[in-house]
Amino acid sequence: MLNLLELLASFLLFLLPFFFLLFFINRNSPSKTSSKLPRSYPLIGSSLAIFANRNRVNPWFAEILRNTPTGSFVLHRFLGVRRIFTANPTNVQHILKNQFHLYPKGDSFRTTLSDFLGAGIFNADDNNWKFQRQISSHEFNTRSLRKFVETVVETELSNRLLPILSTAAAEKSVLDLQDILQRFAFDNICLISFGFDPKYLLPSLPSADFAIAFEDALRTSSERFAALLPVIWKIKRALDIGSEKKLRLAVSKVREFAENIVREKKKELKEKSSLETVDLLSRILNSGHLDESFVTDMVISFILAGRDTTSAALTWFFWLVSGNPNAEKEILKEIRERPEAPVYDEVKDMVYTHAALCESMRLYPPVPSDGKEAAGDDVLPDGIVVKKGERVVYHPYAMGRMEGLWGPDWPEYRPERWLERDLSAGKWSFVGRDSYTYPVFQAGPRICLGKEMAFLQMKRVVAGVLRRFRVVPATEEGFEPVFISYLTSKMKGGFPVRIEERGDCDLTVKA
Ligand code: HEM
Repeated sequence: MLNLLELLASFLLFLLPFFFLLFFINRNSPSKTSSKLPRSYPLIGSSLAIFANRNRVNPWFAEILRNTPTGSFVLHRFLGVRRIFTANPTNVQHILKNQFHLYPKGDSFRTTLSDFLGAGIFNADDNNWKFQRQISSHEFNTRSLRKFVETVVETELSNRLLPILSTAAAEKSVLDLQDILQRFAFDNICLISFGFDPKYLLPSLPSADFAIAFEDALRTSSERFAALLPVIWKIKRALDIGSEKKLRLAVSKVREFAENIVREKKKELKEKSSLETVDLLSRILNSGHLDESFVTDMVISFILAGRDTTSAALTWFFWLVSGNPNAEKEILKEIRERPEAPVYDEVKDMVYTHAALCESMRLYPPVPSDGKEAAGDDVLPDGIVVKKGERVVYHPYAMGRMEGLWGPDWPEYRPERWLERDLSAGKWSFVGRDSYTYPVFQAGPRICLGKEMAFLQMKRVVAGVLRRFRVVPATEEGFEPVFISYLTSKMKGGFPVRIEERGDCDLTVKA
């Protein structure tokens, strides 16, 4: 092992003079103002630019993609590795639908995430993926969705979320709304998918060991993608040092939690008839011939799908709405036209709120970028050549910021861009965009299975919260939150807010 370390150290020392040389060349040469493409050098490619922009990866890619003629570019990484980035809807349709079989997740993606996600749906291709997609899809039929919004979400909202907000309003305390929404979404996804209540959203805000471990596992796993060379994290893993040791410990906590859910469910199934158990986990276990480790992988992927996505979307939604009084007024009008506990159809039909959520996810998508690995040589519709084994990354964050797709007012938060006013009925109607221009939920055969469930949950939460409360950021004047992402996105440092109770007939919003 020591030999291996010495070898790595000598290799890095050998490269050091090149770095210095190229750093000075880079600083002293005139910048290429005509193009924002990162400079690329032999051997190290654009590693200097990648390093310089490591804390603002998404805005950086968005700037580059906005300035390319076709909305795509090739990023040259260390030792000649090419990665293709695209914000071009025709390319997105090509990789996600037309050439679906040529663009799987791929071996290197699966290896990178396998310690954390195992063979769960987010890390699966081919028959393994098909099986999981098919068995999971029952969870999203109308009957399950109705039950989800009218019982699971309703109960968590009325019994947990609203009382916590009410106490914060009475005590004038500051809450981290991002943390609260993550707890809410976590309880929700466990209840609907596994019939298990982890009780994370309690007034005491119990210390969430599992959530911390999940967060660590997610961050360290996704940081593997940023390694100069995969061999670096593989060596650290073999030596069980640094971030890899942290990952191993976090993953073992996450797995222990997920395994407990599976064992409890198995016990429950032995005691009850299968008719009484309708959640996803029961269905998987009842399908037989599945080993515990694989079921645990599925549980972890579902927690990832359900916990971090809707909570991220709602965090940015409440931030944007708090600064857009007109949007808030329209949402309130829509809420007040419905009963206090709206049923499935009434939630589904909240058109303006739906548009307001789409608009916030355009600017702050919960999954800001996603990639596929070419299984063979190909040429993208815009002419970029792709070699077998190269990754093609489509970038919803950048796509939401392309003038060519959304017009010159793309920086503005404007739900109306998703709506048409039906003048005769005096109502809004929703005008969607195709899923290749707006691949926030991905598109094609692997489009998000939980899209409708997510909208129902988010709209019901918005209705419940904004009907009674104003959400006021507890931040300094001029504060701009920072968008960060580890596979899924977050507001850096959380979202501190004060909660203010509205009067019964109070439709006013803070300018
Ligand atoms: C705002 C909320 C959500 C967004 C933006 C979102 C987005 C996405 C995206 C981008 C993918 C593709 C990921 C990939 O393959 O790399 C995906 C897949 C998936 N999502 Fe969602 N998601 C959301 C909520 C949910 C919820 C609440 C569930 C419920 C469990 C869910 C279940 C799934 C599943 C099972 C897949 C895998 C589909 C497949 O690979 O065939 N999602 N989602």
